[in-house]
Amino acid sequence: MLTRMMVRGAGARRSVLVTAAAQTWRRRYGSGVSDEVHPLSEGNGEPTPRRALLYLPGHDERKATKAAGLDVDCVCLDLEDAVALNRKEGARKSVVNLLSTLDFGESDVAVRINAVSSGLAKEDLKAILAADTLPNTIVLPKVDRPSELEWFFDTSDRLLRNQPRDTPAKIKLITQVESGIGLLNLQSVCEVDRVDLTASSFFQHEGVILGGDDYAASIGATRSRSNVELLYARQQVVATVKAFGLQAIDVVNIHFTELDALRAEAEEGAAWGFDGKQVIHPAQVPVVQRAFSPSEQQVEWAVAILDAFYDNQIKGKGAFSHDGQMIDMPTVLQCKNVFRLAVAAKMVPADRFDAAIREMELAGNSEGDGGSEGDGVGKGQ
Ligand SMILES: CC(=O)SCCNC(=O)CCNC(=O)[C@H](O)C(C)(C)COP(=O)(O)OP(=O)(O)OC[C@H]1O[C@@H](n2cnc3c(N)ncnc32)[C@H](O)[C@@H]1OP(=O)(O)O
Ligand SMILES: CC(=O)C(=O)O
Ligand SMILES: [Mg+2]
Repeated sequence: MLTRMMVRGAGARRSVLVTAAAQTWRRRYGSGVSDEVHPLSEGNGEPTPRRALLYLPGHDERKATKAAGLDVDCVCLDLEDAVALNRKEGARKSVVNLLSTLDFGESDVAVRINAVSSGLAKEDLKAILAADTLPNTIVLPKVDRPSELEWFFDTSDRLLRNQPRDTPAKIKLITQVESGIGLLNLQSVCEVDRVDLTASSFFQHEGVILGGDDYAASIGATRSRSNVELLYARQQVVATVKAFGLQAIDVVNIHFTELDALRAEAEEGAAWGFDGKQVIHPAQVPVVQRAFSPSEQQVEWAVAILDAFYDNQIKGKGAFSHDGQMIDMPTVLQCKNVFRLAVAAKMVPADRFDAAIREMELAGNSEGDGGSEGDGVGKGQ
């Protein structure tokens, strides 16, 4: 059953849907768990759209201010490779300050910490998880083995539980695969999400980024314009990650003035099944977000089917005929994927189906049959 509640995020108060799973989790941790979460961190299994994930050095306030004014799905404040070793402490302080002082609007706000193997990750987590405003998402780079992810869950959950203030419902976690050994172990890393660990964690593993530049270095390749040296890794990553229902984010293109090549690369990634792409410059954002957005025709198709679906649910029909096609839940779920992307692309309003969902829930409740609970229909819209 979905419950509406008020939460705070990035300076704005608004209402979000919180799932039964989140409520169970909240009961488990009792009064130490507050409703203070960013609206994007619903913990309901619906991935946050990240068509473009824009990195910037965590100590660069000018770039952070610029990023806050952009229409970008995800802003990632970097503590890792964009920050020199002798600037790590300053960057942590700067990121903590930026999280509370800048309004990133609708963007998912992520922080990339340093790798577990670097020995710097614990200091990063201590600083970031003690911040007054927490990020929606943490990016954990260079995950080579499942034990690193287990270390992350143990350490960050302990740090959050020991905070004097209330802690949030769920923070999203994106891992990066960036080496040959990481690629070999990717399945085991994704499986960490399937064990009890994450059910009781403050974190939800939501996606995997292919760090193509580090991966190339790790296998002794040199990056080329054609990306041929990444062909195997890109296809392997998207297939494995999707097998676990996680979000797959494609490689960065460091030639930030070459926007035609970027467009072709992003369209290729989208066609292969990636959900988004890492970017490093504001000029790359609209090109990449366009490539990972649905077409007008796809959106029209999805909206028409969802309209028909809610009508038919009210009439008690799970399968129905529409334009000569049989429609039931698998097609509806595909339409919901398109709808979410269309919302992210501002092609349709996010509340487009709210009234229909309410009507469907009322119709379900009046029959006393549990309404939409458990069918995933009312989620994420
Ligand atoms: C392989 C990896 O690990 S990738 C992740 C780590 N790397 C990074 O985070 C690097 C992110 N990108 C950058 O730092 C920069 O884009 C650079 C260094 C590549 C180029 O920076 P600049 O020389 O400043 O670029 P340029 O002059 O074209 O910038 C134009 C404007 O965009 C801003 N800008 C540039 N990059 C970014 C960014 N990533 N985020 C937000 N704003 C940015 C600049 O501040 C500038 O704004 P201004 O006109 O208000 O001063
Ligand atoms: C983006 C990144 O971390 C890499 O390509 O290595
Ligand atoms: Mg890297």
